[in-house]
Amino acid sequence: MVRKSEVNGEVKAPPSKSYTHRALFAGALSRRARIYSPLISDDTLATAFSCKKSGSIFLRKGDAAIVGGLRKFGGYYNCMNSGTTLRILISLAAALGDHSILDGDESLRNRPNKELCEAVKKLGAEVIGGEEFKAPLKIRGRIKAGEVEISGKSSQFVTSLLFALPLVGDSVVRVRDLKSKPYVDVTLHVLEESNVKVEVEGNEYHVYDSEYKLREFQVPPDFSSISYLIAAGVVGGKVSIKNVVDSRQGDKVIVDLVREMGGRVEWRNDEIVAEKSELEGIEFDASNNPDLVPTIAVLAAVAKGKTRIYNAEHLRLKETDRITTICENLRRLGVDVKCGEGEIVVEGKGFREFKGVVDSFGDHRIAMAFSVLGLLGEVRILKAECVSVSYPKFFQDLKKLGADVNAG
Ligand SMILES: O=C(O)C1=C[C@@H](OP(=O)(O)O)[C@@H](O)[C@H](O)C1
Ligand SMILES: C=C(OP(=O)(O)O)C(=O)O
Repeated sequence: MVRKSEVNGEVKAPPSKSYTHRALFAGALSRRARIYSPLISDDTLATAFSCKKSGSIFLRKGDAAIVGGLRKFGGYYNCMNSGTTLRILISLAAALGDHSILDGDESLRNRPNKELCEAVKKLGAEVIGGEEFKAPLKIRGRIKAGEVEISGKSSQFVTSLLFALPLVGDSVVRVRDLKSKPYVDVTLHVLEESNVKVEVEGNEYHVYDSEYKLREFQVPPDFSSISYLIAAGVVGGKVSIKNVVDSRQGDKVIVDLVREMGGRVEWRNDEIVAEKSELEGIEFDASNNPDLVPTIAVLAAVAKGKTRIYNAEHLRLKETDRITTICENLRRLGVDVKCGEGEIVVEGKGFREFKGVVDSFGDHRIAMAFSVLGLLGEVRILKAECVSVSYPKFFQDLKKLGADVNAG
């Protein structure tokens, strides 16, 4: 439960989930790598345990994780709630594997992997799964180098192939309609650091036979997580986020988006400061930044006027169908909202009290985004513990800033 309160103070930016997954996989595929400031959360532990199960070491040394020496995939993998872990494993298990079963929790078992599994089959492995290749998936045999075309309805399909193909030989991946493109840029960044050669020509990715040689990697902060802290600042007082280093994450655009809404946000050197401001509605194209949608949707409820979030079809394929869960929860708090297939339109009425019970449906981003509205009234969040998926210290940090946060 988050109750009416003012936030004021500073917190350290939490580490990036997307970079941590990639650095752990790339490090595990290398001889021995030291990953500095990895995010330790449910999702990234799913990746770490998958690597460990496949023969990689996984040691903690101070603020670093040491990984390396992964030999071969095989047996049962529980990817828990993590789409990134499952998707990257699909191609890796088919490149270095022998009879793997990839599974996850109820939410992950509901997320389709069709286009990726079909590409992996085309490259020579056998994949058996549920309708639309939902988990559990059985993977047998191995992929060979080759050329494939794939839909980019999830960028994780592309990331998966880019991670695995260098292990089997020179290949080409042709991508149609790529959504969430900045996440592929994050993948390319980590592959670059790992001595893996990929050349990009338009929508074609030329992958070269390479050996993973990651030695060290400093995980940068997570701009999707930072978005909730910025939102708390503009809604509830003044928040300073420390240790903000730049990286290739698309979600850093949150600073510009909140400014466009009229929010006072400054990013100077390694600090972002967000201060309470009157907000107004905007038009937001969600193609590249799906994970910012819950944040923008709750800010839209506090803003004056209409906010239209569009090109958001891919939000239906996340931990929950986020178009539905965002709309349902905004309505529970009395917000005027309309939802289309890939669109959310919010009619904001400016600062007011938001009171009610919100169901996160176990989706971390829904829990974190809606907590922010509690600062203006009283919002009880069901299954709020799911924040452990990407930002385990979220409620601790909110409390540290002065928010009235209680269990229950
Ligand atoms: O590769 C990644 O780290 C991610 C890619 C995005 O998913 P899609 O590419 O499926 O949109 C994003 O929503 C997810 O939180 C993390
Ligand atoms: C969709 C997300 O992650 P994943 O796909 O890894 O489950 C997310 O963190 O919002």
